Amino acid sequence: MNTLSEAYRDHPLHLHHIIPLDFDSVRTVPESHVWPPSPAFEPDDDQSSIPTVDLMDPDAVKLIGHACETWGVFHVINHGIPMDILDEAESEARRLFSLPAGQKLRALRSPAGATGYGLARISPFFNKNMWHEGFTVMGSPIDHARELWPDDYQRFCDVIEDYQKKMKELAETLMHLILKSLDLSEEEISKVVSSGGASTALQLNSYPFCPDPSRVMGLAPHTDTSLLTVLYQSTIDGLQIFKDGAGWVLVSPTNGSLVVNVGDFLHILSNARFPNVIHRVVLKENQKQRLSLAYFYNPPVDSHVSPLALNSARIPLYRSVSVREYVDIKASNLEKALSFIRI
Ligand SMILES: C=C1C[C@]23C[C@@]1(O)CC[C@H]2[C@@]12CCC[C@@](C)(C(=O)O1)[C@H]2[C@@H]3C(=O)O
Ligand SMILES: O=C(O)CCC(=O)C(=O)O
Ligand SMILES: [Fe+2]
Repeated sequence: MNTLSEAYRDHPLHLHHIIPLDFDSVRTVPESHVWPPSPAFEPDDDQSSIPTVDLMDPDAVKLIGHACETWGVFHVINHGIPMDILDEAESEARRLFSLPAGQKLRALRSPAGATGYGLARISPFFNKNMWHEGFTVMGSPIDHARELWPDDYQRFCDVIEDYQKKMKELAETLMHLILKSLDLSEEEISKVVSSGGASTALQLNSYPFCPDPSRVMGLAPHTDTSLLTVLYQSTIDGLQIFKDGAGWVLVSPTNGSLVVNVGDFLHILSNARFPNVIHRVVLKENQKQRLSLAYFYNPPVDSHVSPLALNSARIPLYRSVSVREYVDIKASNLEKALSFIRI
């Protein structure tokens, strides 16, 4: 049992916050999925300045530090993950979400569970449903894969486990560079990036074809709880980040690149130097189903996170918090969670 999933046990959800719509059965958008119009739905599509970090660049530490500080999100290229690993994982995700609704429900996340098929965890905080279905993996996906494909689960498990292994290596490399950019010592870095202890999760996301995309929300605005998230968004647009002064900025997929964003834990650890970027997913007219794979890299669940990179005045902005406690606070308070640990 992945201990991160235990951290969610005390926050059981109602089934109506877990069970997705049977998207194949609807020809119009039900009222439960219509979001109020908002001027912010007209995004500023200028993504020209979202940084790209080349991991082979000798200046990668400086570039990555600057990207985290100015945007909290960047594209990463030369990341070392072969294209066929990304393609295969996407095609297994497609195979899963293409199953009939009744079959997907066999792997439904349980009310107190963290893994399996279902709506995004943030659903109870919004009074409208999102145009989204997800599948969460923590460690081995074998139990849920067996529920989905009793006689044919091995391929899914092999591909997803290989993907997680590669993502973990990449996340460790990225964390190392990021913490170096904060001038942390190797000793401090190794406490945060201890390969044995990290708690991780992989979220497969599907945004099905929608008959009226301007009235729905793919994934509502949120920050990730993680230290960092590595996202593969294949070829279809939809991800937007909120940038002060610029509004919603589209983060378009570029061939084979991955998107990395700063989560709450890295925001705390950097003493608010790196913004935990707010992001959402919107849908466009005549768009096919969109898939994405988000890999969340977190500190060990029983470890504590506190500001390590203090400014010259050495004033920490947040108190130390255990990963378990923060997950707990966030499960009840979502975007207000950080204010509970602010000094
Ligand atoms: C480890 C996790 C992060 C996550 C909650 C989860 O247990 C697994 C799903 C993740 C996800 C994906 C969609 C957006 C998000 C906010 C959500 O509702 O579920 C994130 C969660 C998070 O970052 O807190
Ligand atoms: O689908 C996307 O592009 C973003 C997904 C996301 O934000 C998440 O899984 O946390
Ligand atoms: Fe996210």
